[in-house]
Amino acid sequence: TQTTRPQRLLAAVQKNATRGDPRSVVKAIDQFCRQKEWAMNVGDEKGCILDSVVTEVNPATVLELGTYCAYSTVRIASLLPPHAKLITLEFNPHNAAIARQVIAWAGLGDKIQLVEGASGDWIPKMKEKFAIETFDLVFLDHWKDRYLPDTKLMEECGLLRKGSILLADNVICPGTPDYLEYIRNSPRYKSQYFRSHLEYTKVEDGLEKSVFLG
Ligand SMILES: Cc1ccc(Cc2cc(O)c(O)c(C(=O)NC/C=C/[C@H]3O[C@@H](n4cnc5c(N)ncnc54)[C@H](O)[C@@H]3O)c2)cc1
Ligand SMILES: [Mg+2]
Repeated sequence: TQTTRPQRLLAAVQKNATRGDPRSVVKAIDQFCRQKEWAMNVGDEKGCILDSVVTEVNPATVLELGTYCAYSTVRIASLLPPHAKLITLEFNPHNAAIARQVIAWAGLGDKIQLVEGASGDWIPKMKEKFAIETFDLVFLDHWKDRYLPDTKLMEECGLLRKGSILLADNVICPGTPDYLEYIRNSPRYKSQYFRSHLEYTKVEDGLEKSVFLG
């Protein structure tokens, strides 16, 4: 029977990456996407910008919206200090199953908690279910029309503190116009655009980094 793209991506990780070596998992996925099949991972070019933001923030608590195959999950977690926690939300059971295996191969199971469910349902439960006060860093990479409602939801649920960083993928392609409009005009955020390219292509895309001012 036909395999799915996430299954073929996982097979490439298990074939080409070293168990317990997160950066080799990242490299194997990028190689698969460049040489075999494009997939919607943040990728190596935008990934370097992601790395620099993670290193600068040095977060103790991270929330990722949209795990997909856990490429950015592993990339972020590989840079976290000991005892830091990353919670990632994924509502597609098939993608979640693949992501769990990619995370396991990278050996990052103790830093990453993958929650299978929709961001809109789980953001309001974060504090009680995961003993989270606020998130130091949020990486938005799920359906693009959810960036704005979920950001407002995180504000309402008190999950952001003065200095929390939101980093949003794809603000140009596919694009998140309502989110950009809100975040760039709100007095509660200070935003910065990092110009780059859509993963594995020459098409323009970029990341928007926003600091919550409280
Ligand atoms: C026109 C066009 C099309 C596609 C592209 C290329 C392109 C490039 C990119 O970097 C992209 O991130 C995307 C993109 O669409 N990403 C959406 C990613 C979803 C994953 O997250 C999951 N999910 C979606 N909403 C939720 C939610 N509420 N709660 C929990 N999980 C959610 C899904 O289950 C998927 O696992 C597309 C460029 C241009
Ligand atoms: Mg993306």
